[in-house]
Amino acid sequence: MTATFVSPNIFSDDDELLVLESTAAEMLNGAVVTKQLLPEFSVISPGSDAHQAPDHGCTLMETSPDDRVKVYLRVRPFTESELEKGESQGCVTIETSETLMLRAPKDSFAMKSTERGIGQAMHKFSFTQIFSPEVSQKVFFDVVMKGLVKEVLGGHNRLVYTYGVSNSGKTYTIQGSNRDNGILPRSLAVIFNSLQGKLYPRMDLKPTLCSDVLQLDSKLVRQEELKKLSLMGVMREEDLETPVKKNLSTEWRQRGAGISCDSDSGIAGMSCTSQLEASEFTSRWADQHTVVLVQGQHVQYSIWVSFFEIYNEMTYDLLEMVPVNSNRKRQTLKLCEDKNGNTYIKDLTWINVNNAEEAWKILKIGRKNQSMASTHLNQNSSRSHSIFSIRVLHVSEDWKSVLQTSELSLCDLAGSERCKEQKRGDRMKEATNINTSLHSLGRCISALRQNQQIRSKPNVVPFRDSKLTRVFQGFFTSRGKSCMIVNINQCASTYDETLQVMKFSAIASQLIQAPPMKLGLPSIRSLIREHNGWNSCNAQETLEENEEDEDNQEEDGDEEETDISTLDKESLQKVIEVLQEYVVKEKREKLLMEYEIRENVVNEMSEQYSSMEKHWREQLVEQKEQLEDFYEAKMKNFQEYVKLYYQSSAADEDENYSDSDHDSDGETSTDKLEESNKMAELEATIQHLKSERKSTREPARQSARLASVGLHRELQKLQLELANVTAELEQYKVQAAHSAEELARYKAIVEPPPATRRLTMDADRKLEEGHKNAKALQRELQKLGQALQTSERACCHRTGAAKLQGTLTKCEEIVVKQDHTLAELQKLMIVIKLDLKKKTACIAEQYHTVRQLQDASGCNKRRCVANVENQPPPHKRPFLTGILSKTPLRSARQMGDNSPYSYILRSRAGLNTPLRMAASNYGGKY
Ligand SMILES: Nc1ncnc2c1ncn2[C@@H]1O[C@H](COP(=O)(O)OP(=O)(O)OP(=O)(O)O)[C@@H](O)[C@H]1O
Repeated sequence: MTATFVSPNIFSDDDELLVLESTAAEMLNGAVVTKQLLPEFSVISPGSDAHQAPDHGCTLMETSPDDRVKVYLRVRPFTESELEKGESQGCVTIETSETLMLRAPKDSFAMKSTERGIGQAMHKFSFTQIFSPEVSQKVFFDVVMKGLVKEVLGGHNRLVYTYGVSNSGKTYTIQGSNRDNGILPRSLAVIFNSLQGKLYPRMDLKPTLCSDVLQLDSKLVRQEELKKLSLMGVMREEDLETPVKKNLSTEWRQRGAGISCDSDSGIAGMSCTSQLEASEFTSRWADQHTVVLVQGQHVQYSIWVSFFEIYNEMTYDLLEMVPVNSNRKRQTLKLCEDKNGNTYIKDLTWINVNNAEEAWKILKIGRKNQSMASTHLNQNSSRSHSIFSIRVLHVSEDWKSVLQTSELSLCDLAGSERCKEQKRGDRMKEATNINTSLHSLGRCISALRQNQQIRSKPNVVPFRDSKLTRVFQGFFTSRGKSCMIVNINQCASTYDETLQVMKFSAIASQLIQAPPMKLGLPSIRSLIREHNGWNSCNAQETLEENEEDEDNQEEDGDEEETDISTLDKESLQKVIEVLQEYVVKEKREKLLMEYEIRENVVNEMSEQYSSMEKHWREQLVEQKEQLEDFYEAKMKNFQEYVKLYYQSSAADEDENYSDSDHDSDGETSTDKLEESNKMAELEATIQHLKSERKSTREPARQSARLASVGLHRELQKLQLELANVTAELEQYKVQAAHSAEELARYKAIVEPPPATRRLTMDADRKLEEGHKNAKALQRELQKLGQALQTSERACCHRTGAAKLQGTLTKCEEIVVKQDHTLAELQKLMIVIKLDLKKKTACIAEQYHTVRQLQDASGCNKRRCVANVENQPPPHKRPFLTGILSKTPLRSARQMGDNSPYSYILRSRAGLNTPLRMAASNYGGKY
C-alpha cells in the first residue's frame, strides 16, 4: 500500500473514539455523531478529482512499502435481495487496483453532514491491493495468503484479521462457502501439501504458553490422543452442542426456511452442511498448491491447532467439550503472560493434526460452539471475535528438540454495527462489546503509529484495554507481523459504517511492521559489519570480512530465509562476541542516556526549586508589606488618638485658663508650647520613619528585610519615646491640675469683697463697653488705614489731590469722633477710679478703727494675733491693679505701634492734626 495520504496526528484518542464508536455514540445519543472526524483524510471535493492531503509539517518516516502493514480491501458483491431493495447506489467505485472512491448516498448521514457543510461527500482511499467482487477465493488466497503461509513455515509468526461492517464478507473470506474455500482451509491445504513427508509422527511435543514446547510422556500422549478422538467424531455431533449453540440453533430453526446454501457462510452453515458433507471432503482439498520450505531438509514439523473466541470480553475455548445434558457453563479462559511478557491463553486446547481434513473438522466443531446469532444485517452473524491458530513446531532432525515454533493466526473479527439497530438486549450488549474492543484495537494501532512517527516521546500502547488487543499484542510488536483484510459491502444503507471502517483501515495502513526479535543471519551479519565498523583499527580485517559477507550473501541468495542455526561453531562464537560487545555498547548508550535524563531532571528540579524559592520570597515580602501597612495604619490611628487627646486636653485647659490672670496664662502657654513641641517632634520622628521605610521598600528584597529589621528597631524606639512622652504628659497633667488648683486659690484671693461687687460690676460693664468701643475704633482705624492706602495709591497714580484731601478730611472727622468717645471713656474711668479710691480710703479707715479697738482690749495673745493679722496678706495685691492691667485700652496702646492708626500717624508725621493730638493724649495718659 502506498503512503499516499500523510495524515499525522489523526486518530487522536478522541477522534478515534468518535470514528470507531460512532455506533456506540448513537446508542447513547440516539443520533449519529455530527462531526468531521478526519477532515484531512482522503477527501475529494465534489467536482474535483484531486485528493487533498494537507501538509501538517510532519511526514512519515522513510520506509519501504514492504515495511508497512499490509491492508487489503475486499468488496463483496450485492446479493439479489440487496439489489431488489435498491442498495446499489454507486457508493463504491474501484478506481485502480489500489485506490477506491466512496460516494455518500443521498440518505446517508455523511451526505446530510455534507449538506450542512460539515463533512465531505466523496472520499478516496488507497490500499495494498483492492479485490473487486468478482475476484475468486483462490485468487484472493494466492495474493494475500500464500506468502504468509510460506513465512509461517519458515519460522515466523503471522496474524491475519478481517475487519469490516457486519455482513460484509469477513467469515466468507476466512472460511469460505461450501463451494469455495476461504483462506483458512486453503492455508491448511497448502501447509499440509507442503509438509508431505515431513510431518513429525508423534504427539509427544506439545505447544504451551506463548511459544514454548512441552515434552509429553506416554501417559500424557495417550490423554492427548483420547481428547482428539473424542473431539473428532467418536462423540456424536449433537453431544458436542453447547447450550449457547443449542439456543442459537433453535433460534435459527425458528426463523424457518429461506436460507439458501449460497448464503450460508462457510462451514458453519448448519442448515446445509450435512447435505454437502460428503462432496465437501472430496472437493475441498483438491488444490494441491505447495510452498517451498526454506528450512533444512531434515527438519520435521508438528502441527497443532486451537480455536477460541472472545465473546462479550470473555475468552472461551471453542474446542472445549461440554456435554448437552450437563448444566455446566462454558469455562472462561484466562489471559496470562510468560516470563518474556508475551500473552498466552491459559488452558487453551491444542489439538495435534496430521492433515488438512482433521484441522478442518476441528474448525467445524469449534464453529458450532461459536456465538452466532441472526441480526438485522446478517442472518448468521458472528457475535464474537474468533481466532483459529495453527502452530508449527520445527522439530530437529534427531527428534530431540524443537528448533523453533511459528504460528499462523486467523482472526474473524465480529462486525461493527450500529447499536441502535439492535432491538434485543443480548444483541445490543454484544454490539457494544464488539464496538468497544474494536475501539481498543483502533487506539492501539493509532498509538503504535504515533510511536513510530515520534520515537522520542513514545506513548503507552493500550494493549491491556481489551482481550482482543492483548491477544494481538505480540503480532503488533516484535513477535511477528500482522496483515489486515478489510471487507466492505456496497450497500447504501451501511455507507456510514463502511466509511468509518475505511478510515480505520487507513490508519492501520500507516503502521510499520515491528522488526523481528529473532536474530536471523542477515541481522547477525549486519551486526558483525557494524561491530567491525566500531573497531576501525582492524580496517583491513573489516574489509575482508565485509567482502566475505557479501560473497556469502550472494551465495545464500535468499538470505531472509536463512536462520542463525545454520552457522557453524566458530561463526556462532564470533556472533556471541559481537553480541557481547553490542550489549556493552548498548549499555553504555543507555547509561549515557540515563545520565542525560538525570541531568535534565536535576536541571528541571533545580529550576522548579528556584522558581518556588522566588515565589515564596515574593510571598514573604508581600506579607511583610501587608504587615507593615497594617502596623502603619495602627500607628496612624494611635497618632490620631494622641493628637485628639492633646487637642481635647488643650481645649479643657483653655477653658480652665480663660479666666485666669496673666501669670497663669503665661505658664499654661509655656506648657502648651512644650507639649506641641513634643507632638511636633513625635510627628517628625514618625514621618522620618515613614520616609525611611518607603525608601527601603524599593531596593532588593534582601535589603528590604534588613530595612524592616531596622524599622522594627525604630518602631521600638518610637514606642519607648511615646511611653516617655506619655509619662511626661502625665506629669504635665499633674502640673496642670496643680496649676488649676493654684489658679482657683488665686481666684479666691482676687475675688473682690461682696461690698465692692456692685462697683466692680459697674466698672466691668464700663470696661466692656470701652473694650467694644476700642474694637470699633480699631476697625474704623483699619478702614481708615485702608482708605489712606488707597488714597496714597490713588495719589501715586495722580488721580487727583482733591479727592485725597476729601478722604483725609473724612478720616480726620472720624478720628475726632473717636477721640470724643475715648475722652468720655477716660472720664468715666477716672470717675470709677476716684470712686474706688474713696472706697479704699473708707476701708482703710474702718480697718484702723478696728485695730484701735483691738489694741484697747489689751490681750497679749490677741495682740500677737493682731500683729500677725496687721501684716497685709502676702499674695494680696490691690484689686484694681489686676483688673486695670488687663484693660483693653492698655492692649490697644500696646498694639498701637503696628495698628493702621499708628501707621497713619507715622505716614502723616509732622502734621498737627486732631488725630495726632488724640493719639498723643491717648498715649500720654496710659
Ligand atoms: N466475495 C463474496 N462473494 C460472494 N458472496 C459473499 C462474498 N462475501 C460475502 N458473501 C456472502 O455475504 C454474506 C455475509 O457474509 P459473512 O457472513 O461472511 O459476513 P460477515 O462480515 O462475517 O458478517 P458478520 O460480521 O455479521 O459475521 C454471506 O452469505 C456470504 O456468503
